[in-house]
Amino acid sequence: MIQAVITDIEGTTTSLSFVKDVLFPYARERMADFVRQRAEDPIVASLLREVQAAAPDKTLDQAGIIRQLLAWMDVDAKVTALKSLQGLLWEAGYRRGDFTGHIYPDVEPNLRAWRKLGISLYVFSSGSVQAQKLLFAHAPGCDLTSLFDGYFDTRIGSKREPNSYQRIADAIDVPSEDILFLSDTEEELDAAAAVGMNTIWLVRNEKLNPGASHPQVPNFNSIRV
Ligand SMILES: CSCCC(=O)C(=O)COP(=O)(O)O
Ligand SMILES: [Mg+2]
Repeated sequence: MIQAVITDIEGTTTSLSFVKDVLFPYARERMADFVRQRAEDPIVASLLREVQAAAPDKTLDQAGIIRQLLAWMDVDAKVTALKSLQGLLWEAGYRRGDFTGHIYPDVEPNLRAWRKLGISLYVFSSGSVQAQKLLFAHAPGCDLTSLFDGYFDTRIGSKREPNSYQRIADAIDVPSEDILFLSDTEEELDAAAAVGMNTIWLVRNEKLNPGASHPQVPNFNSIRV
């Protein structure tokens, strides 16, 4: 019996285009000035040290850190410190009303229905926990953050690593066999399935993937828990 649903964001609850064409360019355009202006802020300073530690060259100065961040953004690298810095930039964007969050219309009613069945809901995204909460707080129409029991980002591990899913199962104290993981990315679904989680592949507007080992659905309305 499913006791918990864990959902990915980009491509699953939220359109790829909102993330790639709105959020990512917004952060990229502002990252260099943000690092220059906020480098002394203790939270930012700590994240910049994380960037140095994660970069191939551990001796980067500020200009080098900015170049590294831009290079990671150009290849959509899921580096934890980058994702946290992006979250700080998006916080300002949501606050100023530069954009609002995108959530597919089939998501909210199904999340509410699953909660009514007693199922706990969690998010696991490469976006930082702050970025996840901001997105659901700025969902069209209403704040959806209260629907979720918890949020996980890559501080628990990569989304393509089975160990990350085992750590989440341990953290929420639910056997992995009783967890359903939703994602649009086969490698993430494979990693979750490797520790025994149930999986569903959200294909949204894409074609079905022949031969895939995960059930595929176009949206949350087709999911039976
Ligand atoms: C929290 S919204 C931003 C999503 C993001 O930064 C990202 O890299 C997408 O990752 P996901 O794991 O949700 O596919
Ligand atoms: Mg995704």
